[in-house]
Amino acid sequence: MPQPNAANVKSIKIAIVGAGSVGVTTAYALLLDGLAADIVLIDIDKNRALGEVMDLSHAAHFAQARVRVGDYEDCADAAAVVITAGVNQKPGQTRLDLVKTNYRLFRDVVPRIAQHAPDTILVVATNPVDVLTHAAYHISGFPLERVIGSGTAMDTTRFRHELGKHFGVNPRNVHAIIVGEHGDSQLPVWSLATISGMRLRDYCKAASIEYNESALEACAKRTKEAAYEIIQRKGKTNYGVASVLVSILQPIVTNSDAIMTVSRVGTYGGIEDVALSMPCKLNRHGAYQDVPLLLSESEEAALRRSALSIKEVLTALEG
Ligand SMILES: NC(=O)C1=CN([C@@H]2O[C@H](COP(=O)(O)OP(=O)(O)OC[C@H]3O[C@@H](n4cnc5c(N)ncnc54)[C@H](O)[C@@H]3O)[C@@H](O)[C@H]2O)C=CC1
Ligand SMILES: CC(=O)C(=O)O
Repeated sequence: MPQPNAANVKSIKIAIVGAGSVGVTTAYALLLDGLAADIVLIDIDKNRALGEVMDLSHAAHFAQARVRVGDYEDCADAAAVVITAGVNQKPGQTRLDLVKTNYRLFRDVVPRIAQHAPDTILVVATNPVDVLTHAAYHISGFPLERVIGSGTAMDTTRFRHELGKHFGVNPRNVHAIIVGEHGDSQLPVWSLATISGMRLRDYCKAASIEYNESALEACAKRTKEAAYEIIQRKGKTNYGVASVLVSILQPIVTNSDAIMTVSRVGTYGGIEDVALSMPCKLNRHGAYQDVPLLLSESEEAALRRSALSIKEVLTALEG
């Protein structure tokens, strides 16, 4: 994959709307990654944003980037605008519990971004991310490839981490994905999971280790419940998602056709006009192409259930 370098990032601007925990951790990860030359933080609480920028500027001293507080006009010419503004879950809340508040916020924020940056790519992190990716698509009027939800890129990362621990291999060498909702109806695609090019059962046979179905199910359960557990313990999640957001921005900035499980609007499991995550190719045009998956029958049914559960929330919201 092409790596960012001084030549191709020197004109790259990334704006982040929402200078809270996820927004500033993303800004910090961007700084360390060297992916952008100009990072703009926009927040309704300008004082908080300014404090964060002052602190980040001292980190920027060691990187080749400028970090500043901005307003919506500063989104102009941004390669991408990341939306991290909104309320987060309190212990015990689901992502879907946030929908009304954050949908109202999107109706305010998205038109302002679209007005000043009509050619940008929106990268949505605010929860419930699939519902809000759908909202951002319809509110902005952007083509669907330019409205991307971080979706199950986060869950896929957690899943690979869990499977890597289980099998004792580097998570980068585990090819396994979570698709569907970034939420409770997500599904692991066991039928296509591989290590070293081998399906998991074959890998276990070749490596003379037990294929332990219940231990693998526990990996998927920990993946699904990770955010709940972290929020219960520390009140929020921020580092994982910030790294995932940077990994979504990377192929956009470097135009490198990476395949990631991100959320975008489409027809899934026969359910039209819904956003959820499937593998998608990303480059400077955004999430521009679905990568078809040959799911098993039970996975197809689970994907349809996931699409239906998101659709129900959309219908209630619009009704
Ligand atoms: N997609 C994912 O994987 C993840 C998503 N999230 C979501 O990200 C969102 C943000 O979470 P945190 O950063 O922890 O929350 P936070 O409370 O730390 O930050 C939210 C920020 O949004 C700002 N804000 C509120 N209304 C605004 C408006 N109208 N315009 C501009 N800024 C506004 C607030 O002033 C605050 O600085 C939540 O919805 C959370 O659920 C969090 C972690 C992972
Ligand atoms: C909060 C959230 O969506 C996550 O960490 O997955």
